[in-house]
Amino acid sequence: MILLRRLLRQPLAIACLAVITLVVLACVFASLVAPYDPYAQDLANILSGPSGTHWLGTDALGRDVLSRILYGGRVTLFGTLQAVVTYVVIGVSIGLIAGTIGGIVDSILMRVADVIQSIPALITLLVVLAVFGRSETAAMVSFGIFASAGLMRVVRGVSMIARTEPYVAAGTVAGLGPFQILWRHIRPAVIGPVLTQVSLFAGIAMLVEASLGFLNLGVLPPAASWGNLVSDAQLAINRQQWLLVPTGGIVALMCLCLTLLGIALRDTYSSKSTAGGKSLSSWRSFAATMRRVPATPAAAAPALVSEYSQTAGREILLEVQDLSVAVGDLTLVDGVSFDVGRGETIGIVGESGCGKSMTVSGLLRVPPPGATISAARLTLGGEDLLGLSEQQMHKVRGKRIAYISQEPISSLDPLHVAGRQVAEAVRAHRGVSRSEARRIALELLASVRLPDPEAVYTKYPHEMSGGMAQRVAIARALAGEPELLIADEPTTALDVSVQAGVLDLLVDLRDQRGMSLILVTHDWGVLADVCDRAIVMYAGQIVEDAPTADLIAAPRHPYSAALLESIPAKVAPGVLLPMIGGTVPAPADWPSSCRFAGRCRFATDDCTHAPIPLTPTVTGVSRCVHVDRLEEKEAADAVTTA
Ligand SMILES: Nc1ncnc2c1ncn2[C@@H]1O[C@H](COP(=O)(O)OP(=O)(O)OP(=O)(O)O)[C@@H](O)[C@H]1O
Repeated sequence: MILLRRLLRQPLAIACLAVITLVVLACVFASLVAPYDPYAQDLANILSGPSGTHWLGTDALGRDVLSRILYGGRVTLFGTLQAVVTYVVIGVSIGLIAGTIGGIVDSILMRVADVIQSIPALITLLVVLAVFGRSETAAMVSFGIFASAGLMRVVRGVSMIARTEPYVAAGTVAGLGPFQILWRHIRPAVIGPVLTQVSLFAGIAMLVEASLGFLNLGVLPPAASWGNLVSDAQLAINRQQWLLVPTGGIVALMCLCLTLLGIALRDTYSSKSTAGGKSLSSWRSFAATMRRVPATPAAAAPALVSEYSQTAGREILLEVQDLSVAVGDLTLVDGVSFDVGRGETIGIVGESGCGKSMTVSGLLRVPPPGATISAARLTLGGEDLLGLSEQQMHKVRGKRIAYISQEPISSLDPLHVAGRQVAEAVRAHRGVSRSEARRIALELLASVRLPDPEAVYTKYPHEMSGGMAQRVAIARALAGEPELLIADEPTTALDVSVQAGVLDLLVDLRDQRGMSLILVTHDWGVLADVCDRAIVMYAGQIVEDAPTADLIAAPRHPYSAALLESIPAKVAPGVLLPMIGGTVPAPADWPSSCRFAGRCRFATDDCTHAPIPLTPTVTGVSRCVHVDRLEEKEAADAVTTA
C-alpha cells in the first residue's frame, strides 16, 4: 500500500497507469466498445485514412482499423499475460527458495539459472513454434521460462538482503516461524523489485508477441493481433502510410508506458528501502545448530562455583558453560561460563569488540553468517537447550527468552504498523484469535507506559521517536511472557532524556513479571543502578564476574579497575580523564596467555607464558595472576582515604 501511495504521487506514473488501464479495458470489452465487426469488409472504402465514420481509417479490405486494434489487443495482451505469469511464478518461487534456504540448494538453482540464461531465447522460440505447431501459448510460456532466470536472481538477491535486515532478525528472535518471516517481512521487500521487473518484462513480452504476429508466426489472418496489423500496414505502405501510425503506435505506446511505469516503480521502491545496522540485527535470521563440547574444568568451573552462585535459596534460571563462537579458525567468544538466577539482573560490560553481543548471539543460537557455536552446557530452567532441534529452539526464542536490540527503529519492520507487529508476536506465542491478539497487544503497549496505545498501534516505525520505538520493541518482547529478557545496549541509541525512563521501565517489568534480565552495556551507571552482578568481558573472555557493588568497590581484575577509573563521573572537574592505553586487539591477534597484558600496568612475565584461568576471589572470579596486588592497592587506597 505504501508503495502504491508513493507511486500515485508521481504524475508520469499516474499517466502511464491510466493509459495501460484504459487500453486493457477497451480491449477486454472490445465487443462493447468497438464500433464495427473486426472482420466486416467494405471493399468500396479501402485504406481510407481517419474519418468521422472510421476514426482510425480502414485497412486494405476496408475493415475498421480501430475495431481490429481493439480485438487484436485481446490476442496480444493474452499472449503477454501468459509470458508474464510464467515469468513471475517461476522467477519468484525459485528466487525465494534460493534466497531463503541458501547453501547447496542456492548453488544448484543458480547453476540452473546460468544454463537457462545461456540459451538464445528467440532461436529457441522458433524451435518451440515448429515443435508445437505454431502454438502462440507454447511460445509465450517458453519465453516466460527463459526470461525468468533474470527475475530469479533479482528475487534471490533481495530476499538474501532482506533476511539480514534488523527487523527480520528481530522477528526471528521474537519467535516468528520461517513462513511468517517469509510472508510478513521478506514478501514485502520482494514486491517492489518484482513489480518493477514485471512491468519492464511485460513491455518486452508484448514486443515479442507483436514480432511473432508480424512474422506471421502467431495467430493467422483474418484474426487480428497487433503484430499482424503492423504486418498488414507494412504491406500497404506504398498506398497508405497512415495505416502504420495507429497499428505500430499502439504497440509503441503500451511498451513505452510499461517501461516508464517500471522505472517509476524502481524509483519508488529504492526511495522506500531502509538501511540496516549492527548487532544481532545484522545477523542471519535462520538460526544455527549448536555443537556440544566436553567441559574444560579449568575454564568453566570457577565461575559456576563462586560464592555468589552458591547463595542459599538462589534458583538458577540460565546456566551457560564453556560457550564459544567462532568464524572459521577465528574464535570470537572463548569458553564463556556464567549463570543467571530467577529474577536477577546480570550486566555484561566491556569495550567495543570484546564479544558481548556475540555471547548473546551464542546463547540465542543466532550467530552471524558462517559462525559456529559450541558449549558444554546451556540450560534454561533446567531444560537442556543444547539438545533442542532448531524447531524446538525456535519456540524457546521469543517465548521463554526475549531479546531487544540497541536499534529500536530498525528492529521494527518499516512496512507494518507497530500494533500489528506486537499482535503478530502475541499470536505466534499464544495462539489466540486476531481480535484477542489485538486486545493483548494494546494491553502490552499500555504496560510499557505508552500514553495512547490506540494511537501508537496504528503508527509506522518512521512516525515514532527512538524512545517510543524501544517501548514498542519491549512490548513485542513481552508478547511471549518470557522468563529471561536480554537487552543489548537498550538505551545506547536513545536520547539521554529518555534513557532513564526506558531503564526504569525494564526494571519495573522485571519486578512485576519476575523475569530475569541480561543487560549488555558500556555504562557503569546502569550496572550500578540496575544489575545484581557484573560480568566484565575482554577480548572474547570473561575476565571478572562478581556482585556489582563489590566489583565497583574493589575490582579484582586490572581491566575492570581501568574501566572504572575512566568513568567521567568519577573524575574531579579539571582533571584529565584517565584512558586505557591502546585498543582491544582484533580476534586474530588474541594471545593464548593474558589478552590484556599488553595494556596492563601490572603485567609481568607471568602473564605472557600460558593461558590464565578464571580463579575464585573473595567476591567472585577473576582471570588475573595479580589479584593480590589489586587487593594490596585497595588496602593502601583505604588507608590513604582514612
Ligand atoms: N560476522 C563476523 N565475522 C567475524 N568477526 C566478527 C563478526 N561480527 C563481529 N566480529 C568480531 O567479533 C568480536 C566481538 O564482537 P561483538 O560485536 O560481540 O563485540 P561487542 O563487545 O558486542 O561490541 P559492541 O559494544 O561494539 O557491540 C569483534 O572483534 C568483532 O570485530
